[in-house]
Amino acid sequence: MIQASAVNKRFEDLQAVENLTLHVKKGSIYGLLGSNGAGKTTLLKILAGIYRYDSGEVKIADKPVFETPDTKQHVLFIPDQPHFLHQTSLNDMAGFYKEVYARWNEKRFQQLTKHFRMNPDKKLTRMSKGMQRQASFILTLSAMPDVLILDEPFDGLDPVVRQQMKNAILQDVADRGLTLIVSSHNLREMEDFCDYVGIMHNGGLLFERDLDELKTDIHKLQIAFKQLPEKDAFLSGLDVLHYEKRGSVLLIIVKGREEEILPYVQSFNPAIFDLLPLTLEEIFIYELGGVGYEIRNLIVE
Ligand SMILES: Nc1ncnc2c1ncn2[C@@H]1O[C@H](COP(=O)(O)OP(=O)(O)OP(=O)(O)O)[C@@H](O)[C@H]1O
Repeated sequence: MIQASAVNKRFEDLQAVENLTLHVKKGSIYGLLGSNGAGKTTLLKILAGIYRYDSGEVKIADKPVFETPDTKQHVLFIPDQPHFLHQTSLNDMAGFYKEVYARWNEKRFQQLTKHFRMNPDKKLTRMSKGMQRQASFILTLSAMPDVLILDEPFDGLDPVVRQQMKNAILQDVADRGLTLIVSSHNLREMEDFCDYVGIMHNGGLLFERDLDELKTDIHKLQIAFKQLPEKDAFLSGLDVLHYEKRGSVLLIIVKGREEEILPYVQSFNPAIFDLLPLTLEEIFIYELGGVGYEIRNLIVE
């Protein structure tokens, strides 16, 4: 659905996005993580057709995003700080959106306004930041986009509203195959919400993975033996990312399928054996080695 290939974008002497390639499948939720200044907002604005890029190619539904004005009807972007026309209410803005977006869905607008308990006649500039964010979200979802690009959408929202927003998005993903790309600093939040995550660092994409695959492919083993087997012989049958001995317990991070790892370890007759899931944070650290440690502090709240 979204295909960016070897994209570059420079601001004077700063390379904000460097040779970046990314693919987002239709109907999926892609979380873009990275530290301050990594280039997330710049990339999102390129994908939304707001910034012209210097080189490379960006296509949405096989059409170049910048040169095709029609894609603006279907690809909507919510910035981290939404802005509205001067002195307008939610209802005024809805009137404006209705004129601009051919697929405007009045019923959805009414439903969402009620669901989020928004006063549609109140001036938007008199609303709190969180309420302005909700207003922008209601307007955007009611325009029925095919692709929604959100820049740190959940920052500063209370937990109830956060969840309501996520539910509304998930409903559109399930019902009509909405494709979502969302930036965040919060790895834990993205872990539960996204299908894919990509980590940006210095303008490039450091790491991009399917979360389900990632979680089924990497495991933490806690094992204790009455009689410790010879270390090399035991580990030779496993794809080990990390090995540690804590007292009599072995802590081993391995790659591979559970159905292959289980019988292998059982064949050494362990006294205690647990196969545990890893958090996304742990996976990054073990998979990315030094870089994982470097980015951990930056992206986990
Ligand atoms: N309009 C601009 N003109 C010049 N430099 C810019 C502009 N926009 C962004 N930059 C620079 O490009 C780099 C990437 O910025 P960007 O806003 O894309 O990062 P980010 O990952 O979204 O950061 P944050 O998490 O802090 O929002 C930064 O060094 C920033 O200073």
